[in-house]
Amino acid sequence: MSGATLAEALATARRRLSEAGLADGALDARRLIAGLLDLSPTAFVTDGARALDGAQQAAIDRALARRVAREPVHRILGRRAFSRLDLALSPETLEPRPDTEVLVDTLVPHATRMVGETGGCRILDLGTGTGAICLALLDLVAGATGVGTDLSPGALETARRNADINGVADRFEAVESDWFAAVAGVFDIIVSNPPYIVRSVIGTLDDEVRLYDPILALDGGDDGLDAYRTIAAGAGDHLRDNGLVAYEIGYDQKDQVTAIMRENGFARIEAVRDFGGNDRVLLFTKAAVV
Ligand SMILES: C[S@@+](CC[C@H](N)C(=O)[O-])C[C@H]1O[C@@H](n2cnc3c(N)ncnc32)[C@H](O)[C@@H]1O
Repeated sequence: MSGATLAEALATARRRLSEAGLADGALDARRLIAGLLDLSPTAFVTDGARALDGAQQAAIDRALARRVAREPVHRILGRRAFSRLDLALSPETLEPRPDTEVLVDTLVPHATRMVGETGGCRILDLGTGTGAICLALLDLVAGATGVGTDLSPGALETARRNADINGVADRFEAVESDWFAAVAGVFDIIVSNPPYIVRSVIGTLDDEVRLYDPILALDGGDDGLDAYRTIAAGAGDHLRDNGLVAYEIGYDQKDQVTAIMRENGFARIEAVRDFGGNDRVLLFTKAAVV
């Protein structure tokens, strides 16, 4: 492919990915090349005759080989957009999903109201991964501060880096903790997108997920609900009165997670669906004592 133009490189990449059986091969080729060469969305039209140098072609070839092995586009690029953020990914972090933005969007009005009422809003993000949820909230809600915890030191390093990249490091702290074990203090909002996949299902997931998202980010135990049980049991000690617990859940977990929370003294106040119409976000407060 020596001396290929941008348009020729795109055509070759589309063919290679489509021949490898990738359903969105054409789109993936475009996103990979645009990401690797830092191109504007219109560059394939306006700049198609531009000759690529050897290093650029080699980078494209390496990326295509990884995509053929089913590595997701954003993992190959090492970053992805989430909410208004540019997030670095690492092998220890889940790649944040668009549906998780629903959790962020659901919390923004609550966090904004809390800042208006009390001058601040302390957020605890359990299992922060890239920091996606907490950092997006800090970005969207001036005056909020956040603690992101994870069991994975590598994920926490990535979350700290993302706080820096996105200009919210002065309001974010990353803490290594097994759920609440090393968490101190009381928060206005406790949020989590914990691992919630039923263990026996993990082997059936798409290669893109099964081979590249860390198992620690997926495995929810025998019934997918282990993390919700642990978080529900500890949340009362770390939530201020009238504070909120917010979860992302699996599409069929609404009733079970609501029951777990009810057993631990919480009442559901909101249930929100994702872009595909599935139950995805639940909000709870401490139930009134009668
Ligand atoms: C589904 S991922 C969510 C990551 C990120 N919050 C997001 O929404 O993109 C779950 C996260 O929980 C972390 N995790 C798993 N077990 C944990 C534990 N016992 N204590 C704290 N974090 C844990 C994983 O490392 C992973 O980062």
